[in-house]
Amino acid sequence: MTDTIFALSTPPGRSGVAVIRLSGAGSGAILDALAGKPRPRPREAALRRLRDRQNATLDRALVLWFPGPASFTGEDSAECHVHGGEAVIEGVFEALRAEGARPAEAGEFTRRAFENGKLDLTEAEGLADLIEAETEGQREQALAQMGGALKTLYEGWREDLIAILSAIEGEIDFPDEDDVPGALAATAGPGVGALIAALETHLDDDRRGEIVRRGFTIAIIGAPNAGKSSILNRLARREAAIVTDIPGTTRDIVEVRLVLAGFPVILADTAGLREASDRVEAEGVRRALERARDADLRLGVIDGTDKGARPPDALRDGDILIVNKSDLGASDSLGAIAVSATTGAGFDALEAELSARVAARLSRREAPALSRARHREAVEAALSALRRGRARLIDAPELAGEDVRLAIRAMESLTGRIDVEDVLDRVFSQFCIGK
Ligand SMILES: Nc1nc2c(c(=O)[nH]1)N(C=O)[C@@H](CNc1ccc(C(=O)N[C@@H](CCC(=O)O)C(=O)O)cc1)CN2
Ligand SMILES: Nc1nc2c(ncn2[C@@H]2O[C@H](COP(=O)(O)OP(=O)(O)OP(=O)(O)O)[C@@H](O)[C@H]2O)c(=O)[nH]1
Ligand SMILES: [Mg+2]
Repeated sequence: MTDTIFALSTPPGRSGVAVIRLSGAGSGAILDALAGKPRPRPREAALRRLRDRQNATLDRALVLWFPGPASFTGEDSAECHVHGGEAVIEGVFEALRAEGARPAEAGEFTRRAFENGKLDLTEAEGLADLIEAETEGQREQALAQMGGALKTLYEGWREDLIAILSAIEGEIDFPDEDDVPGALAATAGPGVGALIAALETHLDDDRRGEIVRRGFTIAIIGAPNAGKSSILNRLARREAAIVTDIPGTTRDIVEVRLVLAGFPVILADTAGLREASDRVEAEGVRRALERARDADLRLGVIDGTDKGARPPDALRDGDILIVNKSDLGASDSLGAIAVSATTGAGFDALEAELSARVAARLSRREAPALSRARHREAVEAALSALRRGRARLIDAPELAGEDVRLAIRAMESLTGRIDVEDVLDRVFSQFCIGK
């Protein structure tokens, strides 16, 4: 029999109402012990006095009873919605302990839901992402994943692979005398080819789902004194970075988080690019170039009053060029956005352009996006096994069968069908206590 676990599912500390959750076979009896009989009707709130074993009143609370298997965890579970005072919560915890329940570990409720088949691993990850979601775009992606978008895809591929495997095995076990060499390539080949194409399309996503989760990164780069830090501050609407008229002011990377088009964006200010003799500044320049290389988008800034100014070399096709200091009558330059970090002129256009870029890159497509490196690695493993398998269909059907089996296993590790204990530990430990 599993332990009965409990946890505070609302944030720790004082609150108007705090939700304490309970799950496991002992939940019903423990609820009876604290709240008295009769037990509330399933999934309906009832107002009850909670008492400890000494009959001291702990609170007047709303309690709920969720008999398994039709519960979130699939087990018998219960909730006490108590007043969110420390002594109330501590008192209820103590009473729960006295009745034999133990505190839950991070993610343990969801892990039980997973183990009882209420959700697969990708849906559990979607739930974790939903709790972390800070923007609309993140919420949308998390809800889709929690609703089974990736599960449906991966389970579907798994079934296709099983059908292919049985065709291969049938050919190995009952070879047909009339078969011409390469018969298997003709029967199983198209299915393998279609799967390879589907996996390739899934992977060829510009890392959209992963970027929605972690944030779209933008690096501001350019010569010293061009006004990079001033631009960052204006976009952030606060004085995040130091601004002076001394060239070489910024050395460390200064990051601010923004929301553009409903997506999280990490905007980074960097050291002005030049041949620096100062060792500290030189390290700043090295970091600036590194960040420019790794960013999803670069904003090159040039000082419009500097006649010899050129776009930074680190700028790539599709990046954005900004000519700053338009208040000083900067010269117009083709294809660049003219702004003044001092007056704010041009910033509406700049923000609109940035939002459009982020939306174009991250907006939801028809197909569900993989959202974690874990997904990418498993799909890549399946893909390379299938490519190898396809090449072996003619000469080595046994080996081709092994490759298809590997691809099946990759799908099963994605959905958590096969126990990969370290993967489970990693996924569920990311949850907060009480989820
Ligand atoms: N108070 C409270 N609010 C909450 C939750 C909770 O556990 N408690 N949730 C926790 O995540 C979310 C709601 N999600 C839930 C998902 C499934 C079930 C559940 O009992 N499912 C049963 C079917 C119940 C029915 O049909 O009425 C099942 O899947 O068998 C409950 C909550 C968000 N809000
Ligand atoms: N007139 C005017 N001055 C500006 C504008 N933007 C920045 N400045 C000034 O230009 C100087 C340099 O600005 P910063 O924002 O520190 O420039 P930076 O590119 O971050 O410089 P480094 O950190 O040294 O690379 C400061 O004196 C700013 O006040 C602008 O749009 N108009
Ligand atoms: Mg600066």
